Amino acid sequence: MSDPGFPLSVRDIKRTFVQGDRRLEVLKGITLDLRPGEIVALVGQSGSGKSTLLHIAGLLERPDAGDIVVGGKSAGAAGDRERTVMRRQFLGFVYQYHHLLPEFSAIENVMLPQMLNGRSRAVARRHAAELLAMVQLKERSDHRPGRLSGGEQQRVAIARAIANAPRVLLADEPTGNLDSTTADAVFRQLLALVRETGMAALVATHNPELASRMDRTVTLKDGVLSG
Ligand SMILES: Nc1ncnc2c1ncn2[C@@H]1O[C@H](COP(=O)(O)OP(=O)(O)OP(=O)(O)O)[C@@H](O)[C@H]1O
Repeated sequence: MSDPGFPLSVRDIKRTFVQGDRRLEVLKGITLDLRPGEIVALVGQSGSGKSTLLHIAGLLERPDAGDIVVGGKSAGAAGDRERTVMRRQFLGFVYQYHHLLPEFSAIENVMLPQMLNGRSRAVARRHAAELLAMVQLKERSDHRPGRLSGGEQQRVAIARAIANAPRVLLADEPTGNLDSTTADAVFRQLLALVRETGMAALVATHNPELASRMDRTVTLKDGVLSG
């Protein structure tokens, strides 16, 4: 089942939410392979289950059935601690809201995940500086998130997400919180960085124009993925 050739394999994932006597079958058996370097748009109406799928693919939640294979490793059989290690080693996340740590500077926010992965402070700082330069934030490295614009904060979040060179980037409406001009600039940088580093990416978006700039689009509707 697990093909190490795919950076991410989503295998027949099912997820139902139960609230009182209501059962909501959000994912009814989702299968998706990301090829190396491939950028896939995940589209679907509000409430169709895009975030649920990204959380499960990102090993933040467990599905009711099915498996996620990341870098050739099955997450279904793994314990929580092992899943955390897989997440740190193989996956990067960008959310609609940046979730940067407010008491830390931009560069510290990009250093932290690297240090959690065992890099020394000096190595992490050097790499963080390179990444911030790539997203044109060299001059803002020592600012805390509160002193950065929305677009700048999101570019720091992107630098942080790729700091450990993940095989797969998972992004949930990464520019959904930005005005259209800023969103366009941030999205262009996100695509350029992903292409430059050769990682695969799954990007949820409501925006058809952004989706059209990715390699292919998959659509989530009524619990089923097509496209
Ligand atoms: N923990 C939960 N408990 C119960 N229902 C949930 C839970 N999480 C999500 N849902 C429901 O599952 C459905 C899918 O939600 P999800 O957030 O995955 O959709 P989405 O496609 O990401 O939506 P949006 O585009 O608006 O962000 C929604 O109807 C939501 O209310």
